[in-house]
Amino acid sequence: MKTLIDVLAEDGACKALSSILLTLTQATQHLSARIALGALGGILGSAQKQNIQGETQQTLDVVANDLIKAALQGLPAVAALVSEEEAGVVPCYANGSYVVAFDPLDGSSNIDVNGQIGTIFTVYNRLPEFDHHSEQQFLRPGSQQVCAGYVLYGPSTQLVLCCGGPTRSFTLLNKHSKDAAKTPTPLDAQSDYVLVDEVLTLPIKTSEFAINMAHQAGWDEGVKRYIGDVLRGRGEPFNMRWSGAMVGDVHRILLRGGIFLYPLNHNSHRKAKLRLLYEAAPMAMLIEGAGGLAYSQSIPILEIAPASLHQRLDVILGSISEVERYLSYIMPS
Ligand SMILES: O=P(O)(O)OC[C@H]1O[C@](O)(COP(=O)(O)O)[C@@H](O)[C@@H]1O
Ligand SMILES: [Mg+2]
Ligand SMILES: [Mg+2]
Repeated sequence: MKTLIDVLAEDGACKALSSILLTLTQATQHLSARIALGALGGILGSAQKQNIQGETQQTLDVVANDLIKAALQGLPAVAALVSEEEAGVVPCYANGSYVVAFDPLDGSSNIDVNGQIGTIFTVYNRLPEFDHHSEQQFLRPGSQQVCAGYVLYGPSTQLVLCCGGPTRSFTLLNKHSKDAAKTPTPLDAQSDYVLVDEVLTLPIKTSEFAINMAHQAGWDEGVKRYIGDVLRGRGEPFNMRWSGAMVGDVHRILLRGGIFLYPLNHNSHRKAKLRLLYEAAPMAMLIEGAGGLAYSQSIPILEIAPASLHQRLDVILGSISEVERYLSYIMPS
């Protein structure tokens, strides 16, 4: 049985990067224990305040952000961090060699209904030519990510990670699950992420698509034509799946193949929903590490540098053949 620490040692990950990944994932172990308690863990309901993006924060958005932020702020390896729930860059250690961005709690609308939720993160080398807490540390294309990952808090808690090689998956083994439920407050040193898939490979055959159909009136014509053809069957049965959490939908696509779409919605004031820095770019690295493709319009997501920390964009990701087919519908001929 190989744990995350063994895998990082085998990879030859440096001490600084290992300290970040182990600390971050330990924070998610703590969160997992707390989430498992549901209403008994004091994590449900609204926090009665808004984040910088004008979204009402759930209690768990705030709890998860505070926990991960405090864990990373204590690490000399971290120069600065950015979170969905923070307005700007949070400065950490001036000599830190990495910067970290994260979505502490993805799928906020699923929290109170016991649905799929997760944490998404990405790590970049700190750029020596800028201040350690400069926005420039984060306004870089996803191709420069050192590693990216997510934790999915489902019936089991899973970590999916790519450090430049293949995308790998781990399952959380809680050696004291009963005790953790009773005393979830201290970080549980007895839990470990255990390697399950050494190399995750996206299945080529596709029979599922994920999209929020409620927005179709606001889609571009190409998107409407593509979905129309899928719904008519194309000679093979398709299933639609939408969990309301990007982690859940991307996880399913990594395991079963298919296509995930969050197109522009011209009827919405913000047009795009997903954020480039801490949602789309890490997911693109994981999908491409598993042999898939990730685009926004006709541009590979990993080539796009955000213009601002919380920039949103449309997202297309999944099995190569289906992403290419979709692109042929939306590209001007
Ligand atoms: O409300 P919709 O259209 O179902 O949007 C769901 C999308 O919004 C998100 O929940 C946004 O993430 P947050 O919960 O971190 O804000 C994605 O995870 C998901 O893909
Ligand atoms: Mg999110
Ligand atoms: Mg979030």
